[in-house]
Amino acid sequence: MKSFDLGLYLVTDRDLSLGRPLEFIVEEAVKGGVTMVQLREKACSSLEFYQLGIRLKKLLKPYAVPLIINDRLDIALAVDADGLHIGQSDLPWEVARRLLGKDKILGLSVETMEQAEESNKLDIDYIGISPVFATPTKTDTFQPFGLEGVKAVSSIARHPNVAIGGINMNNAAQVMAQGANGIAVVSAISSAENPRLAAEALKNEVTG
Ligand SMILES: Cc1ncc(COP(=O)(O)OP(=O)(O)O)c(N)n1
Ligand SMILES: Cc1nc(C(=O)O)sc1CCOP(=O)(O)O
Ligand SMILES: [Mg+2]
Repeated sequence: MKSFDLGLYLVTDRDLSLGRPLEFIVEEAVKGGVTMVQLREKACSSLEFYQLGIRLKKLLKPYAVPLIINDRLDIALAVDADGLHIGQSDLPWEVARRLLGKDKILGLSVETMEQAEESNKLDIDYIGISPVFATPTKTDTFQPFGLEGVKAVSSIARHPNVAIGGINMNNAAQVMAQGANGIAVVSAISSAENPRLAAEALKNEVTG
């Protein structure tokens, strides 16, 4: 059976890692308490994406932390990742589910309350509440949900949810207090001077 913990979800971005290797950021983050890792590299050749995926899969295996691939079903299959994250403009979820199989984790971003309601009918494993706050890390987003929106989505969602966008030490506890099952972050860990300490501090906010 697939089991996963959305509590503290690291989404990678090498451009925001202050020149440090991706493996360093990911391993330090996991040592600090990250429970899921998503390989999200937008400016990457297929070969490089595949090679990064293989390396992260090997790195994460001893920690039993799932590796999720962003956008690219082919890469998720090729590296035998634990799952795939898709958005509303990516491959249809039915196609992803059919090709991934039932044992892999499939995450879907929801950008509106209507999409959150619709997601209850879908054979997916979790939803990303997208975005909670505006963030310079990703600017092609819908209007932010805000804390009230997280509360509203959490109250109707059948699937576990993870909140993403602009989350850091100053607001993580408030996001969790709305009923979110976890937080997903890029810069709060990848751009931290000490990614392990940053993950530990965020984990404390998540677990209370
Ligand atoms: C956990 C999580 N939630 C939301 C997203 C955003 O996905 P998407 O809308 O497909 O946008 P891109 O990340 O592909 O730019 C995510 N990646 N992870
Ligand atoms: C990858 C991603 N997806 C988002 C969404 O709203 O769907 S926001 C985002 C980037 C989040 O970065 P940071 O933690 O640095 O704000
Ligand atoms: Mg996407």
